[in-house]
Amino acid sequence: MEFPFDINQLFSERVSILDQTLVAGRKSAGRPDLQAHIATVIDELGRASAKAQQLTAPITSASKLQSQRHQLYLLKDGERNGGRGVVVGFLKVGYKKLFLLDRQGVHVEAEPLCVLDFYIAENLQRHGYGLELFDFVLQHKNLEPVLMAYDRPSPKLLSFLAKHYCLTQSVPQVNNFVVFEGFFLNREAAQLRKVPLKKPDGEIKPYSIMEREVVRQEQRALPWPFAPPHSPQRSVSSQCSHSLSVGSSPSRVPLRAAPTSALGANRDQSPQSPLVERCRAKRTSSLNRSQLGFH
Ligand SMILES: CC(=O)SCCNC(=O)CCNC(=O)[C@H](O)C(C)(C)COP(=O)(O)OP(=O)(O)OC[C@H]1O[C@@H](n2cnc3c(N)ncnc32)[C@H](O)[C@@H]1OP(=O)(O)O
Repeated sequence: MEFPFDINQLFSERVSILDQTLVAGRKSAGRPDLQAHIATVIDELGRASAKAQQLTAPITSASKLQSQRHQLYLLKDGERNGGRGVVVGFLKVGYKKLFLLDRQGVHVEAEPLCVLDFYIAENLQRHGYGLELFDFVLQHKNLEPVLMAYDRPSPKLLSFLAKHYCLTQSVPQVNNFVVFEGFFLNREAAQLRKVPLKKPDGEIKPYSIMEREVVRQEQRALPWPFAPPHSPQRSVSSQCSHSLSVGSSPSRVPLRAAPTSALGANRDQSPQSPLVERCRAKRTSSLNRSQLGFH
């Protein structure tokens, strides 16, 4: 993704970590001109990601990032575009309080790190950049992918997780978040708490409000004439009102269940299992292959 300004001047590192401050390193601190460019980049990435996921509105933008406690990891390739650099993609994460169901269908309260938005520029997909970025985040957060929750993962993300991390067996939920087998094994890392039994059922939210749901609610809240009769907002909210009861977002193509057993994952699979090691070996060779084939 190219911009009419020098990406290398904005982002000195290959991966920059952006938060509420919209500052990327020392260069942009106290420089409103550079921060305006950073906002442009984030807005553009958010729009492209929404388009790729068939969302009706971006869930990532500079203003949203400023108002939420999320972190956006931005990957650049500094060599391209005549040395001015290109933005390759981003991964946005944040902690969310969720009510999840474990394998036994017991409500569990958790506050895991969630993958909220993930995008690699169209022409650069399937070249290993997504893996590079995801691995960077895992290392930075010192976390295994099985301990994260995924906010309505797209089919491409499900395929990505299956291929690189052997995450194939999801535990059914009634909200839009997907967690995989193994998530409930490490209570501390996933910040799990059993919801107290004495709590009346009514107090347990059937699903957790998440980004994609909020976008939809904002859209539905718009009175006429702000949401004209044939606007995407209107058609989406009417098309998908039936899905409210399960908390699924209308904004994206229907969620497919995570593929099961494709890689033979089993209930006892842990992040350190031989299966994951096989995945890692496989993914290393795949990365090398894609790096070799990409210039
Ligand atoms: C919670 C959320 O954020 S859901 C939203 C996820 N984002 C999107 O769907 C936006 C569009 N997709 C993308 O931006 C990218 O494809 C990403 C971020 C999902 C993956 O990044 P990439 O750089 O393409 O991944 P990387 O090259 O490291 O790995 C490739 C693997 O990802 C998966 N993948 C990537 N593109 C596709 C695709 N078009 N179709 C199916 N699977 C795909 C496959 O498993 C692929 O392996 P394969 O080529 O052997 O089939």
